[in-house]
Amino acid sequence: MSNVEYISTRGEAPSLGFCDALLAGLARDGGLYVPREWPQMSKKAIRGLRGKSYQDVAYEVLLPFTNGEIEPATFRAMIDEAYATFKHPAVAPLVQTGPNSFVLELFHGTTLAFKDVAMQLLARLMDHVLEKRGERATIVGATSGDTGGAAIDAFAGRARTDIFILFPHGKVSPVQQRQMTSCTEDNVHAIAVEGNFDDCQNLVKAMFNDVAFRDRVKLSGVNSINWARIMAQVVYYFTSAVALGAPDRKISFTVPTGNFGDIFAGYVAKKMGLPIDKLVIATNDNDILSRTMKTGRYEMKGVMATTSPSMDIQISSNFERLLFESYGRDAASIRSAMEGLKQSGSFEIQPEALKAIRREFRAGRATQKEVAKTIKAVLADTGYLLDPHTAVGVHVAKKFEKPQSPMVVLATAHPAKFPAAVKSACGIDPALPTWLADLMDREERFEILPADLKAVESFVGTHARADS
Ligand SMILES: Cc1ncc(COP(=O)(O)O)c(C=O)c1O
Ligand SMILES: N[C@@H](CCOP(=O)(O)O)C(=O)O
Repeated sequence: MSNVEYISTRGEAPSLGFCDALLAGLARDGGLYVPREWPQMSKKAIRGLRGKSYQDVAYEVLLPFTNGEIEPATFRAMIDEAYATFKHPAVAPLVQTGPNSFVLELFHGTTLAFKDVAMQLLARLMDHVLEKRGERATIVGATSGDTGGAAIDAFAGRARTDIFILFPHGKVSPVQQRQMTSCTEDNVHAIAVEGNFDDCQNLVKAMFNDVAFRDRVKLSGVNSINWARIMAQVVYYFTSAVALGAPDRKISFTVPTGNFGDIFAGYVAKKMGLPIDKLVIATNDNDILSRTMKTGRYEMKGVMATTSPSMDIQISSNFERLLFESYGRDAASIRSAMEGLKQSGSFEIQPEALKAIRREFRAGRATQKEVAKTIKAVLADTGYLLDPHTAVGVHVAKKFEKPQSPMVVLATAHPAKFPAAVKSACGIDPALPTWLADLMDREERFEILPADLKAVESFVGTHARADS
């Protein structure tokens, strides 16, 4: 039986077991939970994944993270149920787009973005733990467009949770907005915040850091600050790498990046023993991460609205988890970096830590023009239609491709979520799949609130049923 406890990146919160970390979301010291030790997969064990289904691989890779707290047969049933919601039998199929270039399609879930992969499992895990404990939870989440829809879909109608999703008013695509605002279940609340994604994420973190409020409403989180989100995203690095010859061949991945959750899951896969060559961070014009890789200074600038809105992010939450690893898990350094960020909007990464990051990661940026050009060129060359976020990845990946080693770009969303950007890039108006065909005719229900903690806490506090 595995023994994986969770510790906070800021070192001042109690370590927790899996179920408590799952419900906690953010640690009480403001840090993020990570396993005390990384479970290991030997070459033999990785080879043993060949030919197995996505569900089989998920079970083998993820079970050790549950710290023996979820009965294995129950965990397996949750995995089977979660991935039965996917419309592709492979769950996350690989598509070849060049001699050694691939895209990993992560958008075959119900809301057409990679967030479904983790969210469907997370909802089942939370439900199970709350049911067992006889408790309820109030879930808050911030979204730049995709997390919100996926979370609402996964938690809608669940008896033990109320869910409140904060999205930036007027800054998500119409499809993304309707996915969040057309849900009719009583436990779902979509909130349009007058601000940007970073404001939404700051409000969520501020609610967690308001201990009295947090305890009163029994707050839980579904953003990638929640360890279980990252955990579930580790699986597709294994399935795709094994399909391409791992562990006997090194594979590189390029990941369209915003909050650094998806690419951090790749780093975790590598820590577990998967032979990943390079992890390439691909950003849009909001390029704080690629600038940081160049200069060693993490420095916020204003957020610019782009054709890949889900990546319009400056405060990249999970970068804290990488910093923690790169500083040799020195929580005091993380506290001081995060204090610098709060006070002055920037911090300097120490040379040794920066060297460690540069050993594992590469980074690049795609402008909106480059995104449009990439969508058009890939369609003309291969007949494959990219969404703008995946196109950021494909553009950046080009600089790092090597003829002898496969490069996998994570395809994080379906093009039909962003029809305006896709049409303007290549003239094609991608259709929504049948189960969403009437989406834009569904009625909307949402609240508009200022980017103000008191206003949001008051709305959440009034509508949450944590005590019932
Ligand atoms: C479509 C899409 N691509 C990429 C990203 C970036 O992923 P991450 O925030 O995990 O870096 C997001 C949102 O975060 C997204 O919704
Ligand atoms: N791009 C995300 C932003 C939130 O990211 P998360 O992975 O931390 O939930 C979105 O679409 O909402």
